[in-house]
Amino acid sequence: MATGAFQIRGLHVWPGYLDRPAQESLVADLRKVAEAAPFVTPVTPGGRQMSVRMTAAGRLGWVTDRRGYRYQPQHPSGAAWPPIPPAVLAIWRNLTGLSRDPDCCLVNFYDSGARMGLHQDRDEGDFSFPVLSVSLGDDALFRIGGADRSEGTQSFWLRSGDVVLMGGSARLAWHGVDRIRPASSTLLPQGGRINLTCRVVTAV
Ligand SMILES: O=C(O)CCC(=O)C(=O)O
Ligand SMILES: [Fe+2]
Repeated sequence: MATGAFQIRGLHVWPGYLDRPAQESLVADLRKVAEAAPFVTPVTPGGRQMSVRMTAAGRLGWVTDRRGYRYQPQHPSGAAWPPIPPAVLAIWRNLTGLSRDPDCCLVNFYDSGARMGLHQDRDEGDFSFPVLSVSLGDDALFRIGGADRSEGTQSFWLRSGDVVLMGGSARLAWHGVDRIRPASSTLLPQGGRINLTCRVVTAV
């Protein structure tokens, strides 16, 4: 494990895995992703607007609307998703050791009031692959529980450049983001937080 890496509830956390230049370079990559596939405000199947804005890169992107949660090969505009930036694939390969690349890099943008309720990531077809998460910009209070919703939860702060791997027993752990600490980072000129999650969606 790299210096400073720790585990919490089966989650592997690498604080400050990306230095500032690497974070800036990733933000530039993500601006290009967002030009090709603009952020949308997702709507849950129940008709509620999410506070997070989303886009994606890769073969498949995760979307939600009145028709349900799903992965699909196109942005809601009908255009194909842009490719996953090579720098993101490099993090995935280094930390997972897998030769299989992710199908989806979901990009979440949190403004100062955004949050994400407790959920499991379970729209993928194969839970033997981990989910890798990268934090950029403002700090986020991340909450993690167990695979069973009744288990207690714990929270800790994720900062810009931190990388988390949810695999093994933590792959189906309940998790969410309670809140953002506004203006805690200078990475994004307009403030806010970007979170990337890389997922293998299909078994083959
Ligand atoms: O923003 C985060 O740190 C977590 C995002 C998340 O859980 C998700 O996109 O499924
Ligand atoms: Fe999640």
